[in-house]
Amino acid sequence: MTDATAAPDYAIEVNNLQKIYRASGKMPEKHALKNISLNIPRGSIFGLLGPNGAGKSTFINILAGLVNKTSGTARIWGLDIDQHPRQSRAAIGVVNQEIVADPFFTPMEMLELMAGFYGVPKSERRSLEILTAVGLDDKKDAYVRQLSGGMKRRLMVAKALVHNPPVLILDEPTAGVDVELRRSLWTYVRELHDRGTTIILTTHYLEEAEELCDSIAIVNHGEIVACEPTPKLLSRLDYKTLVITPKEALTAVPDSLAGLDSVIRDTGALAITFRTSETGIGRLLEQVRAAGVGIGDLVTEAPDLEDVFLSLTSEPEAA
Ligand SMILES: Nc1ncnc2c1ncn2[C@@H]1O[C@H](COP(=O)(O)OP(=O)(O)OP(=O)(O)O)[C@@H](O)[C@H]1O
Repeated sequence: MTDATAAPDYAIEVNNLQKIYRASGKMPEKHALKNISLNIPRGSIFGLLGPNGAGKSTFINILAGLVNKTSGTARIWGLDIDQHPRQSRAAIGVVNQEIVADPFFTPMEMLELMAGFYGVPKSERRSLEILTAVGLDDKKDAYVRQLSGGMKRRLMVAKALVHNPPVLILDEPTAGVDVELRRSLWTYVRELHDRGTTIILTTHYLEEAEELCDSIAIVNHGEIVACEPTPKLLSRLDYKTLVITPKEALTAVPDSLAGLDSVIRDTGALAITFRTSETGIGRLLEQVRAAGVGIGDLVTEAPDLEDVFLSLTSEPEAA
């Protein structure tokens, strides 16, 4: 499966993918995915971000074979999911939000069972290696019900890896997981990536996506509103804020600075927001000094992914 000669350029290719959930009971019809087209390059760590209900899980569940698409096409590792349902699914490992584990099995038994399900020959199984990698080797013979929530989540990652898939999809794998465990999970995900696995993840932790992902797609109301390399996405917001702590407290923004986008913050700092493509910090500082403001300290604040995210997802859904 990971044979480099057969490796496609794109781990995932999706064209005009649509999902309409039919009305049922009191729930009206829901157009959850609207003509999504997306190519995820082999070897990337790709982030899928979006607010609650944007359609991320629907997208992933279609790839995983858990939800039927309404129309459009999807290929996993070059294999069309309609034409090659089994093979295409064998090319991905999916870690879902839910924890699905039989409480009376041990982690070791669960991985062996999964490996059997995927038809991995005994000689090629790596159950202990995988459990060690996710830090569960010392729990390999414990009952799953004896594991903590974080350990169970790591077990879900381990389960998705038994068939050595070239593409690993992680749907909110760190939701509700403590900081230390999140770090160790991501270290392992990075290692997998270094060894050639394509990683696709959804997360609500924007700083996590910013740090990990080389490209990010933002989904909103079932549509892709941005899909770019992470640095390019971050550079979309062409502004910075210069925050000056004045030597002497200011009661108001000096008149000569009134034309700038400036405010006095509760902390007493003078904050001036400027377009980086139009204004240099040097010129701003000259203006501040000329206004008679003594500069005690200064920092600049750059927008982060959260700002980009909010600016792209704050529109209400079109009727
Ligand atoms: N089985 C279903 N039947 C009807 N509507 C559904 C079903 N599953 C999801 N939806 C609706 O489709 C939309 C997209 O849901 P989805 O779970 O894909 O969003 P999401 O981006 O994964 O959200 P979250 O971040 O909260 O997990 C939502 O409005 C949801 O209510």
